[in-house]
Amino acid sequence: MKTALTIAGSDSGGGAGIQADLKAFAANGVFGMSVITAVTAQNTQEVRSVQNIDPAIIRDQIEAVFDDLPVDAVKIGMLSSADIVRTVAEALKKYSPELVVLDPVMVSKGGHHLLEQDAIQALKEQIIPIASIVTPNIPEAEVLTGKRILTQEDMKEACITIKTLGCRTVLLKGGHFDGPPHDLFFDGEEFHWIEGERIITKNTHGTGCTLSSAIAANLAKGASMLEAVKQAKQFITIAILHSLSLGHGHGPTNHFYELYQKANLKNSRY
Ligand SMILES: Nc1ncnc2c1ncn2[C@@H]1O[C@H](COP(=O)(O)OP(=O)(O)OP(=O)(O)O)[C@@H](O)[C@H]1O
Ligand SMILES: Cc1ncc(CO)c(N)n1
Repeated sequence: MKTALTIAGSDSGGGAGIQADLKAFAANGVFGMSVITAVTAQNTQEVRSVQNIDPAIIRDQIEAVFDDLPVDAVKIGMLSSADIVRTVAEALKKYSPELVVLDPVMVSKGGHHLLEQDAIQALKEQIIPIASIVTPNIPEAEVLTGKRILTQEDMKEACITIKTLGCRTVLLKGGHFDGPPHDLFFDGEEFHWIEGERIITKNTHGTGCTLSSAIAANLAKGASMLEAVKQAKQFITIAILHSLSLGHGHGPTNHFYELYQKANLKNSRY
């Protein structure tokens, strides 16, 4: 069985972060492992508090996994502080994983900062260069490039700028634009629009985490980068289409709809 490791924050509400990542790994048929960088007290409405994990414990988690288990792909999510960014970068350099998906998580849907301001430079200098793909949403890409992104032409320029930071490829997610959520993939030479249709729902908590983890799972299973992205886009679209109205805010996406369909299970409460 192929494997994937997520290095990310815990979301007590289960819709984003480590919890979403492990569910997306399972739903996409890979064995999931986790390194927890921070614990958030979070639900579908808000992030109430954040406790960063001691960098020494983060390093130990990474080493414990790599020293023993095979890691076919790595997904990186919430890194929280500059110290954690540096620790993760150093630990990963020791093992040089080939397939690294970086979701440069910065702000939660409710507006809570999940990456401290002084960690952004460290992320650009130390983590982006080891990423096989970086998957920013529009606001994150604006922070990384220092430029507003208002048009599809701006999206192309942002991809080019982010690529110069040293990652292999870029997927700029268009979900934050009005209109259809088309994402833009750039491999350094060609652009590919990964088209979507907007699903009208407020249950979009953890969409970015789920998409990036599905990409990592597909890469672990041997897909090319473009194929991994296209398949993950299909997965997140179905997961949003059948999202769950749990909680009073942005409910979670449904990672298991496809599996239940495939297994043809009757009486599923999904
Ligand atoms: N309402 C929607 N209907 C269809 N696809 C959507 C919708 N919202 C987002 N998407 C798609 O979901 C994926 C995740 O994109 P999004 O821009 O929402 O990520 P994000 O902001 O990083 O998510 P989060 O921070 O909540 O985890 C993208 O492929 C995007 O196009
Ligand atoms: C722990 C965590 N990671 C990422 C996100 C972004 O959706 C979130 N809300 N919480």
